[in-house]
Amino acid sequence: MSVNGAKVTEGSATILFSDPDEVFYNPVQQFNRDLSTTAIRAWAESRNQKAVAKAKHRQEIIEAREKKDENKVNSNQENSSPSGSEATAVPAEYSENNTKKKADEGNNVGFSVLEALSATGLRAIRYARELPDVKKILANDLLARAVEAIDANVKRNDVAHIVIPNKGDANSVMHSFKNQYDVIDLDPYGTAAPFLDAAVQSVADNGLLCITCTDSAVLAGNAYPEKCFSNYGGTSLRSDFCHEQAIRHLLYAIATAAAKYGRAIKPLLSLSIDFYFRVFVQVEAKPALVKNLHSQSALIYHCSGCGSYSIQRMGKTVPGRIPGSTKYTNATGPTISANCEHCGFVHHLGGPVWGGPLHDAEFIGRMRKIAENLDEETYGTKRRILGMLAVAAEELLDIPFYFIISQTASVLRAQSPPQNTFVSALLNAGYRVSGSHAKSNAIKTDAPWAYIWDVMRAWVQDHPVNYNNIKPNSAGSMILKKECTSKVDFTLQPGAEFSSKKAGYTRYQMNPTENWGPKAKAGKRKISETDVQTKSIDKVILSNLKLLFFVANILVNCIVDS
Ligand SMILES: C[S@@+](CC[C@H](N)C(=O)[O-])C[C@H]1O[C@@H](n2cnc3c(N)ncnc32)[C@H](O)[C@@H]1O
Ligand SMILES: [Zn+2]
Repeated sequence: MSVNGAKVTEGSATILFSDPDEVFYNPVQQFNRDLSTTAIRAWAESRNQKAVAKAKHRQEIIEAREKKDENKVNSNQENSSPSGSEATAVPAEYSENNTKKKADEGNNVGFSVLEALSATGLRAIRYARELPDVKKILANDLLARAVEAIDANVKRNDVAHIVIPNKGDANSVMHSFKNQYDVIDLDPYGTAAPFLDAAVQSVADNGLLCITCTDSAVLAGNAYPEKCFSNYGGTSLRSDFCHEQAIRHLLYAIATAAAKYGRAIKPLLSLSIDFYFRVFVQVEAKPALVKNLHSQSALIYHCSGCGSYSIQRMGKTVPGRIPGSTKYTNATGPTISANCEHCGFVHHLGGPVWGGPLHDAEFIGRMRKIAENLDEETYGTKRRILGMLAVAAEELLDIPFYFIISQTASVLRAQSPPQNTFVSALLNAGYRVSGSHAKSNAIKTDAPWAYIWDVMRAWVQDHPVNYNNIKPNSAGSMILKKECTSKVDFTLQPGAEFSSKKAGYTRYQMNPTENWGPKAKAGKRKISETDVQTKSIDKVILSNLKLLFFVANILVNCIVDS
């Protein structure tokens, strides 16, 4: 990516705009765009393969029926009089022409995209140039200035046959085209919440939603739990796993919006990146799957003392009386006692959030294969894409949330065990363990908190703590008062070193640039710069006035004295 005044080259697109402050562009989001291109390619590839397989299957059925009819005709002919040459007509739907038409439908792989909040059109142009089989992209923005920029950039990049610039409100556009767009990309300022209801209706069956939210303070902080509840239907918490919780709030909001219309979501890839969240979700018009949302939704109990947590599912599924059927029932609870069993502190309640898987393993595998062949010149963030996908691929998909080893140690005011030592203790006890893309040193495991605290107690036996540093009624003191009741074996396991580490890609990005983060709205930046200038001018005037008063005061005093 290169920025030269108002000219930007990113991926295979070069865009120009007369005033960079008039239309939004954030260079740090190149990763978002590189990643999205790769994700849409993976989704399209999988869709093509399924369509071809379906068409092939259909063709096989048709051919089998034709053969059956042919045999019937032959046996009729054999049994009838020699003059009886009447053949059974092949029904129109099985005619040769029709068979070919149906098979071709399976190969009709082109797809449409709506970039509902397009700004400069850069993303839409990149999609047009970089996605094979994309046939139409509507690049929409509310601002006339943005649409002018999109129009000029589309022509400049020779993609006018694919990208159609459009001025309109994203929600109105999506409501006007229900069940139409194969891919919808939402990349708003801050929250995508106001656009979800329209997006889940506008996307075609088995279509893909690509959604960004940059309102991290709401989704991943504890300062606005009420705002998080209003926007996403769940309460945020202060926790070590807040970044994963943020993704789960967003997925929950998408899933509940879709459920009202008999649509279920399948998260393909859900990431916490830098200062924002980006999810790739397939939407399926399958009311039977929507029933699972009940048990896929979960409340979180988070201990205010030691940070341990527990999940309370909203519903339960059990096998029905008819073999293969499912019964949907009420969950039982609460899953924990009022006070934490480890430290005695109270719990805070978070959620409900999406409690299902964050990613689809097959989809990540497909993306990784595509990413490996990306040209690094065009895809400047290739190594980061590969690194992040490698970590995401390792994540335990059935285990919501994680803890941070150093934070757990700090509750006991203890030295932090090395990651591979801690992970080995969990593996040696037969538990499953993975990291998380959302935070380095995060541990996802199916080990219960009682065992996690026992690992820490065993660690402390060999690495004593200074009890003077532990307050008498603190969570740490309560935990250390209890005996370690499990057998803990710290023998190093080869699997304790996550294999994504060995590949040497960028797994966890440091701040990509100075002053990075979500950019202010287009136009606002200009206003704030003007504000700064105005404030500086005001300061100069004020200090000059003060000087003038000071001099005048001396003169008056001199006159009075004389
Ligand atoms: C963060 S920018 C989009 C950046 C762009 N997707 C990219 O990759 O560079 C958000 C854009 O949404 C537009 N916008 C805000 N509200 C809108 C609405 N209700 N309908 C359509 N566009 C809207 C703004 O004018 C702005 O250009
Ligand atoms: Zn506790």
